[in-house]
Amino acid sequence: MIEIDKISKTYDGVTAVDEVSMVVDTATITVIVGTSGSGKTTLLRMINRLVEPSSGEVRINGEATHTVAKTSLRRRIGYAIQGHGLFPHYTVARNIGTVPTLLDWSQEKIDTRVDELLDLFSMQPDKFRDRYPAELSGGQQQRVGVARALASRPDLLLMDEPFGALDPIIRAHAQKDLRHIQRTLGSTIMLVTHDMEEAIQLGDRVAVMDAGRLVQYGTPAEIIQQPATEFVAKMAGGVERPLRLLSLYPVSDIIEEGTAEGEPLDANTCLRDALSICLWSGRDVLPVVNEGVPAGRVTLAAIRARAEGPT
Ligand SMILES: Nc1ncnc2c1ncn2[C@@H]1O[C@H](COP(=O)(O)OP(=O)(O)OP(=O)(O)O)[C@@H](O)[C@H]1O
Repeated sequence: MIEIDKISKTYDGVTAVDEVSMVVDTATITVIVGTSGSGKTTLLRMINRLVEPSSGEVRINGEATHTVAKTSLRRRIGYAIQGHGLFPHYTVARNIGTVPTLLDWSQEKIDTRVDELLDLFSMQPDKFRDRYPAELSGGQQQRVGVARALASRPDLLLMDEPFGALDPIIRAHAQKDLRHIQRTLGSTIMLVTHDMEEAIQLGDRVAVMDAGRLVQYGTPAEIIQQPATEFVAKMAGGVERPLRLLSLYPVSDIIEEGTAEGEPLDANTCLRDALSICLWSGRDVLPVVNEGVPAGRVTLAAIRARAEGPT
């Protein structure tokens, strides 16, 4: 568990982060979202003490970070940034093994870990282990950057706009990858983005920053349905909020018994896509399959009911 306790940062009398408190549960993804200059990066960097707080403290599993030497703190906390920051003259394997090497792991243990991570990121170890970053695509470089940050199984992984440089298709793929890997490894991740869509898709919880202050901290559904301020409502998508809400839930949540005509939908499809298919095909009921087996049907009325805000 990460406890951020009334943490502030002031630069020459200007407050960049203003008494932010939040608790992050182990094995979850927390996304910090806000406009440019709202203090997201400063907040993230105070967690691994790349930036020293002016006041307040951070505790990781009960231990205050200011009582731990910075070097050992940074080895325990992974850090991944936009543009990956790989060492260009190191192979993929050496890049991923950077922190384990600093931690004096045996070469055998490092090699096993490198291959395990490459496998997890769908990059065949034999093919990629000995390549240099320049011999990889942007998406592959980004995956190696995240693999490097995860290599020593850190208590916490901090990510600052990790997908900012990727095109929309690769970006969606990278987000899905991260979610899968986080679930598989049980990692605790705090990620900064200015993109609310990314925050809603990735976050178990979303922290919205405005002018240095934490204005709301809640689940994606809470942020969309009960925005604490006008600013949060605007960030949450304004008139697009019903569609964002629908993107959070799978069809399997509202399956009914029965059948319907036409091409079936997979039960894992999100309700936003289901709505889109209803509109596009002019149908108001769709058959649903689960792993290819008929599982019932979903109606436009049921999708609509899920998209309604609080009355
Ligand atoms: N080293 C510094 N010296 C002085 N002011 C700083 C410093 N670092 C950040 N700031 C100021 O603190 C405020 C918050 O900056 P920060 O980088 O945390 O915002 P951000 O939300 O991450 O923005 P962006 O999305 O643009 O990266 C800004 O007003 C910025 O100008």
